[in-house]
Amino acid sequence: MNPVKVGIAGLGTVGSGTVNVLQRNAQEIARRVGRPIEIAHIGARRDNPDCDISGVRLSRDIFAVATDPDVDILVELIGGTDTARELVLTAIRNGKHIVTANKALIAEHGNEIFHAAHENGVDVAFEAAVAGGIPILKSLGEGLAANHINWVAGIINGTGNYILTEMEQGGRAFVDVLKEAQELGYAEADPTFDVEGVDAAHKLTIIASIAFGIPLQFSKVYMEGIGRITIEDVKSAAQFGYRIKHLGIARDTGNGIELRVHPTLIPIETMLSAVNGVMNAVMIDGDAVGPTMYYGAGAGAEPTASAVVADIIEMGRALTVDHEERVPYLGFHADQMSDERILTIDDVSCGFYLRLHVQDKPGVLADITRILSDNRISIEAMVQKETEEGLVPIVMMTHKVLEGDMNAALAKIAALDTVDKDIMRIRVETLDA
Ligand SMILES: NC(=O)c1ccc[n+]([C@@H]2O[C@H](COP(=O)([O-])OP(=O)(O)OC[C@H]3O[C@@H](n4cnc5c(N)ncnc54)[C@H](O)[C@@H]3O)[C@@H](O)[C@H]2O)c1
Ligand SMILES: N[C@@H](CCO)C(=O)O
Ligand code: NA
Repeated sequence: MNPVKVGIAGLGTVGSGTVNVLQRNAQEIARRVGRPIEIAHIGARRDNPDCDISGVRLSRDIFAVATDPDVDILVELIGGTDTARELVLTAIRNGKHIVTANKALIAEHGNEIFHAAHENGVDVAFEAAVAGGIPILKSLGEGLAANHINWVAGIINGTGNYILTEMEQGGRAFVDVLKEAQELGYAEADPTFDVEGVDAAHKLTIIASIAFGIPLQFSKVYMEGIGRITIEDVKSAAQFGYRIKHLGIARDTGNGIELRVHPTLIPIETMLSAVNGVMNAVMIDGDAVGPTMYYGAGAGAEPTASAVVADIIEMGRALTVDHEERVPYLGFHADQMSDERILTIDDVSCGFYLRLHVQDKPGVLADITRILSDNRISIEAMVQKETEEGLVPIVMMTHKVLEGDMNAALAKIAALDTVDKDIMRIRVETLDA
């Protein structure tokens, strides 16, 4: 049978991993698809010593791949949003199916890309974009398709989790760990995307659409990164029985959908809290199945290629049937999207971990607890630490409180002249089903 012909744009970490997996497992892949997958054309600025592309047509201009009549599937692995968007839209207009690992592209331009794909009768797949090698989008859109999804919570940025793990276990400096993650090919081209939560927000946007059948709405994700977390917070959280993880959370409250990424205290005994280093894990709670969890490598050349190649295989299989009748781009049919409200962070209820520095004077704690209770906030636990430079660090955990109430209380507490204005607060999730 004729081979399925693939064009690859971008030969960096994921591009070279994709070439290697396609070549190494060519025979098994052909048995799974029913015909061989052939790399027909590669677009790359420069060669990559991590893979052997001898015998493959090579262009320095990636658009030559997108318009090559010999290519059935364009695999976009250049990253970024501007050129990648142009490239993918060009390929779609030229009748190519698309496989991409680019979460920024899908989260920010997915609605436009799916529309173009629909108009041109081609398919778009992006399993590698979320949690790398973990087949999380297929699990949500296919494996759990019977369920009403209640919530999804995950560690979906490997670089950020690696940094937090090293802070906790090794006490290593932030910059050293980030540099190592970059050298290993885990970090984004712009590593502030990893550190500031942008990468996790891109992934959560995609997860939420597939979980709830809502359009991609990246701009509505509440976003906080790990930049302000200190070793002191990591230690204080442990004293209370919690670990700090950077989570992406999408929850159907029945009154709107929460979309948020931020550092979160989670109980040490939960499985997510044991997910260390560059590993990713996602919990999904469905009404029929209950809580489920998916764990694996969320970044790296071959783990990511595992998902890229799985999408190529699925497309290779689907090329013989009408692909749009199979699994819709976002799991739900395009004309069945719901316009459910996305909640702002002020409408979210969470427990809070608070760390503040106060003057060692009578009445200071009483002022703070009065402000908290005036704002309907009750304290679950509190520890007073040893005085540092004349100020006493106080660490407390609160019961669940509306974010808006917490903001109001913290504004009043920060205005007290006995309290240092720099108050640390981290949300708490118990991850109960
Ligand atoms: N690295 C990972 O672990 C990982 C995991 C999941 C998803 N991703 C996503 O995969 C994509 C690729 O990431 P990567 O880590 O392989 O990046 P990378 O920087 O290693 O590779 C990108 C390659 O594309 C090339 N490129 C960029 N623009 C080009 C252009 N106009 N013409 C020709 N070549 C061009 C670059 O030279 C580079 O070799 C990104 O969207 C990233 O978010 C990466
Ligand atoms: N920079 C991303 C790559 C995988 O998407 C991470 O660290 O998780
Ligand atoms: Na994935």
